[in-house]
Amino acid sequence: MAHRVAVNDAAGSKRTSRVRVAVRLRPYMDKQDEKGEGPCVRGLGPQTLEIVNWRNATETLQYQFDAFHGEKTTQQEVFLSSVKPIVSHILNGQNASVFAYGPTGAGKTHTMLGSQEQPGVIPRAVREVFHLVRTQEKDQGEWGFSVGMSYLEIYNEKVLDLLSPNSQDLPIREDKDKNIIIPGLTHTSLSSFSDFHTHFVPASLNRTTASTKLNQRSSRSHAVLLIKVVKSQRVPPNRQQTGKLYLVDLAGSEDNRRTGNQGIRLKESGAINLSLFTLSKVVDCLNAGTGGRVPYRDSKLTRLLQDSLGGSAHSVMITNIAPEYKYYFDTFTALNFAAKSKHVVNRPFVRETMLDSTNSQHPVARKRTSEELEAEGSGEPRNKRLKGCRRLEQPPPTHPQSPVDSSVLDRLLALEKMILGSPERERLNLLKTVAQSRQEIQKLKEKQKELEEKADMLKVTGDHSGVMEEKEGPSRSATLFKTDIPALHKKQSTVAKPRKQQAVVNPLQVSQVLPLQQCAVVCKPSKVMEKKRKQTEITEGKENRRLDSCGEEVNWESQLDSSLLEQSKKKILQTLNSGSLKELKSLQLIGDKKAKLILGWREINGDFTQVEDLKKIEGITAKRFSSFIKANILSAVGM
Ligand SMILES: Nc1ncnc2c1ncn2[C@@H]1O[C@H](COP(=O)(O)OP(=O)(O)OP(=O)(O)O)[C@@H](O)[C@H]1O
Repeated sequence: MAHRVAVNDAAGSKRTSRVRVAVRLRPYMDKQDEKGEGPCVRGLGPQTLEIVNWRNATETLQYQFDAFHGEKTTQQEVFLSSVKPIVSHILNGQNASVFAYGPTGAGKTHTMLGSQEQPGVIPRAVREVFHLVRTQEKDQGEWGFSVGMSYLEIYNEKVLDLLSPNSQDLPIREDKDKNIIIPGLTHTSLSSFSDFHTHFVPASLNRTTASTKLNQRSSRSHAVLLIKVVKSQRVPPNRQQTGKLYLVDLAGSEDNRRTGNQGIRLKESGAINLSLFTLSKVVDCLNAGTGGRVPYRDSKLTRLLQDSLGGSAHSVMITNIAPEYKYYFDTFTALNFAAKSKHVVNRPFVRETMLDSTNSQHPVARKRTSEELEAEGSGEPRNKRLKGCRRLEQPPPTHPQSPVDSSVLDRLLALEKMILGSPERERLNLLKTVAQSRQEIQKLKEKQKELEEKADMLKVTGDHSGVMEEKEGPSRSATLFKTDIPALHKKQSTVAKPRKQQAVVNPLQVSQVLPLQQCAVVCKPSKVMEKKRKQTEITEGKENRRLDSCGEEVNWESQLDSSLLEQSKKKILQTLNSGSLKELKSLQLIGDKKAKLILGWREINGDFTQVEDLKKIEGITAKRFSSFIKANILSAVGM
């Protein structure tokens, strides 16, 4: 029988746990600081820091966090003050989570992984887990412990198993207790810290990393290490507690004007920024506390961190920042994100199951636990998966893994089972419900098909500069124990084949750009011109171009009255600055992804001052920008 036990049940009060936020400032490293600008941020005390106010350089802005770790703080100090206090919870059936956040090159991997000389949070936390297990095994003889690990990266919105590098994108699911599970993810049993090291080091080399202008060894993915401790009582009532520790090294937020990213780096960067933007939205929603939908499902990262932010984990966020002026806006944004994250409240509880001794002889009748679901398909032999603890037996999988919402299927199957043992009238009612559920499934299937079609459309419209098409040569290796493994092999990214790009012209909402009537007056072309235009208008793959009789491209702007042009641009600017996601998507050549990037840019940088600012967004090249302007203005004026 599975129980959910509130943390302070004994005391009768349910405890909440605020996300703890620490900020770590890395040492000043810019050797080319010719301007002698010095740092833009500095510590004031163990919890406070200040940063120059960009609006007025004579002022500073001060922040207070749970902890501030200055440039001289050692790895040991960071671990002891910010991480160690939450690790012990996982030996009591609770979850804990540590994640490093911050701009690229600010020290996240250094903090989480470190080097051989200066090991970071990950090796220290795992060592601590084994230390606690050994101590408790000695002190609490009736309990047995088993420790295991999984390790994954989220790369370009794909969940990849770092312990099984050839695996495909893995699905993320949620069980009825809101545990996030990843069927098929490798779970490896560990007997000691050195055992962990043996598995972890090669797996880390599978992580996707590459060199950017700001960081020679930049992580191009979010890496999540999961350490699971199962504590099993050897005597009746055979309680079993499962605690999980998530250690997350996030990819850095990136400003591509400075990273110099192009091609595949730019595409990765788009995925990184988008997931971090969703993370920020999740925190906003949690802070708003309106009980509305929290957009966890909008990115794989937030789906995976669901338990860490607003869930049941004891969480610590270490925000890494850099002191150099060139990082100023990244630092400022990171500090603001950190400041709002400290208001997020989690509700830890103990995950406990109990083996019912009366039924243990008949295991088939039992309900399966989320852990078993997770282990299912892990690739490990079943007896190995169950090693070290008696598991509740589970019925065989009742349905194939399908993209359809599994909760609906489960409900349907449960209903079908009930029908078999019910009286006639009840049976009819149940059959009705079954029919309804089947309809729901059908609808979900249709919805999924629709989404897939939309996704296909996006593939066609989304990446016009060919960024998806580049096949990358060997990139650089993982940052793990950097000095100790010099000849690391780089992971090669295999990417989609080039797709021929086609302009997709959505029906234009004229009113968004200019009233139609006005257009008709200002830009009505002469009959001769119109005839010529029709004769020479050709469609050439990427977009419709207007050519004159000599085959020269007609300058479309010259056909418009300059004030009309300005007005149209103003309207577009207005939509860019205040349009909702839907309104942004109604602009020509702006799909869901670009619209979200625009919203993200707006959130971080404020309003666009001119439409040309759009070029600052990843993936919007000068060429694509001019297509965008042309498509929107011409359609608006009805040409
Ligand atoms: N506290 C620190 N002390 C000494 N060196 C540091 C510290 N923090 C970071 N560094 C160094 O700064 C460089 C960049 O750090 P790191 O790779 O950890 O950044 P990151 O935030 O993980 O970047 P990315 O998001 O691009 O992966 C590395 O050479 C690292 O060794």
